[in-house]
Amino acid sequence: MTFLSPKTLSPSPFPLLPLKNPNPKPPHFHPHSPAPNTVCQTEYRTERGIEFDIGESFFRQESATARDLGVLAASLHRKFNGSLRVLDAMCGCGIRSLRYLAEAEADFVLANDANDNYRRVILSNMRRVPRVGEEKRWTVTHFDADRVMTEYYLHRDYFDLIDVDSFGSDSSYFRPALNALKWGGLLYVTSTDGYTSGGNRPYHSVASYGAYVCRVPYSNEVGLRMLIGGVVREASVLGYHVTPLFSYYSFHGPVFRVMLRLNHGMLPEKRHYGFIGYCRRCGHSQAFSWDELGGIDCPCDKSNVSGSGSLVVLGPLWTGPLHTTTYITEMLNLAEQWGWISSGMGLDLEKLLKRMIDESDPELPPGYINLDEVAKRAKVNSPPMKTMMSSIHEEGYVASRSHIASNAVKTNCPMAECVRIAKELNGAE
Ligand SMILES: C[S@@+](CC[C@H](N)C(=O)[O-])C[C@H]1O[C@@H](n2cnc3c(N)ncnc32)[C@H](O)[C@@H]1O
Repeated sequence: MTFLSPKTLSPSPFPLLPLKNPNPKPPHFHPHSPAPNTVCQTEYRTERGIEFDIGESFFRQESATARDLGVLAASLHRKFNGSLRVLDAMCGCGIRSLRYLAEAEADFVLANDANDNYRRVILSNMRRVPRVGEEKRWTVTHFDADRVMTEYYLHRDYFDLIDVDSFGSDSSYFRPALNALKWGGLLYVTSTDGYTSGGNRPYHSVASYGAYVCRVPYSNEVGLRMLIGGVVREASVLGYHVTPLFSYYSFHGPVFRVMLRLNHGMLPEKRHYGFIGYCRRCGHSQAFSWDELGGIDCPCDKSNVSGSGSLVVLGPLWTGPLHTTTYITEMLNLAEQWGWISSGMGLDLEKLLKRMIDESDPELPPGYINLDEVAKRAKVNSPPMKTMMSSIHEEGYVASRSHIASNAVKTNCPMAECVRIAKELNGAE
């Protein structure tokens, strides 16, 4: 018997029953959200030349780069797939919805925020989008995101892009979002729970993402890998897999964001969902597959007199490339075409995308090596980034900068070799 996925069936002809209680679970509002029935103020902002009102909604100027990345990816999706139906599941003032319509030329955007105090401000922003013909290209709703995604899924009415920009962890929305997405569609998810993603609360990371993570020198990259891994796990439950198009860590917050493409069928590269080991004693770091899990040793264990192992194992999480090189390259081309390069928050958009392209080299293992850690282990001054990178290249290894940590190198050169190189460079000075 052939299994028919709901995604292969045409939209359901049966209307769903209206729910008596629109928000059975209280949504997670920010503590600074306006109290019910508050008269909201008007406060105008401009992003990429688009004026909008934030009223008293939750709005972070620092997320502008994340919105730029989302719009670029969305616009490419429309170009390659011919359609762009977007669910902005937690839209705040609606700036993303507005930008998906105005810049990515979405065919349709559903702007949803559970807080109906934001209605005036969202509507006033959405009305700025010029109408194309008679068709209305957007709708504003105020339901729990979970309910919106579930209802569309039950109607077999799917989105090309679902943007879930929640507070804390998004993990409870992964399943309904994957259900409501077309095959080939994009899922943009966020974690602002830097404390857990940074490895400070292993019990929380297990609860949210099914992964054990603790603090390691490259914890912020681990946070991104755990977020991807969480979606990989949920997708595999449904018989799907996801591919990261880009992964973005922003120290403002901090915020972890990944854009993933949903594909039909199980993960083709099983080795990309596994474990990372880090040795606190020698700084060695390595990815491990499930088959190796039973007998993981650090190379330094062999020379360790006390015999006490110091390798910590994190996972399961995503150990494959953080970005899809071709997609990021197209995003960079589009950003150049739109004149968007060289004006973002923090790292400018051009630098950021170029760094992402460099760090998407499939030969690069997970993690990065911080030059201060190298210096500490070598007992020398921190080597200059440029010199260290060219020495690593000269030794035949791959190396790139990391978009996450300014003083770190992503490389397949082991820590012991980096320490040797740093000592030699120090002697040569
Ligand atoms: C981080 S803000 C969104 C910011 C917005 N995406 C932007 O770029 O400016 C999160 C929003 O989610 C809304 N929210 C919280 N829980 C929700 C839920 N369960 N369903 C829908 N919206 C929710 C909040 O009211 C808040 O506006």
